[in-house]
Amino acid sequence: MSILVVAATIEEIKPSLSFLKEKQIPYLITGVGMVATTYALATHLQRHKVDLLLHVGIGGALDSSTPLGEVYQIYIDEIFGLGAEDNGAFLSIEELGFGKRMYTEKLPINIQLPDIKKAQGITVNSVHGTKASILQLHQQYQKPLIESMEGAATFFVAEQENICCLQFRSISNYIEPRNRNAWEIELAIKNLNDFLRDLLRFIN
Ligand SMILES: O=C(O)c1cccc(C(=O)CC[C@H]2O[C@@H](n3cnc4c(=O)[nH]cnc43)[C@H](O)[C@@H]2O)c1
Repeated sequence: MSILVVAATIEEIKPSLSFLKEKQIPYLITGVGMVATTYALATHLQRHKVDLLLHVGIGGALDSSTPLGEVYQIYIDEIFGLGAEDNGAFLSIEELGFGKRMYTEKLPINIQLPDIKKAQGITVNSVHGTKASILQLHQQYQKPLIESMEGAATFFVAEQENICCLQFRSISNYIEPRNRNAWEIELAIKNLNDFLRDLLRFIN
């Protein structure tokens, strides 16, 4: 099975680069955000056959009781805010009849995955950072909820191309009014990469 490891930034998979090279597992750095991710994946998949996209990255958790650094499997991800504002209400892209916001993982058959915690994802263009917008998230979503800037785009491309896709995120921060000093990026990246290498040893 040909696997492609996908991350937004090289920093997020740096601890695994020598392992990936040694095992000859290809990786793709897409850049941050849904547009960059979609373009990078689409052009890569035109030139290379891939059976499984393994998307890894850090993300923000809505639930502040979730320990920073914990790794989650994102099983469903939403293109957050895709729709139209309508005089104080929100009309989703589904209600407008132009498509859908929700995309899911596609599990490879015949592979037993490690039993880790699962979470729903939202994918944003703009990281939530005001009390009002975060309160809305608490009112609208079940927890655990993890925010990223790429996840739904990778699920979208995988669905378009009909290939398997898994997404794993470790929690670098809480979704809260911007407080960069509280982010645990180093811990999140270490745990993410320990998990990634174990997973690849297991399935490759
Ligand atoms: O400094 C900032 O405010 C900042 C905002 C967003 C992302 C970053 C990054 O370091 C980019 C890497 C990657 O991080 C993901 N990420 C991490 N936490 C969150 C979040 O709370 N909400 C959305 N995305 C998040 C994202 O997928 C980026 O690709 C720095």
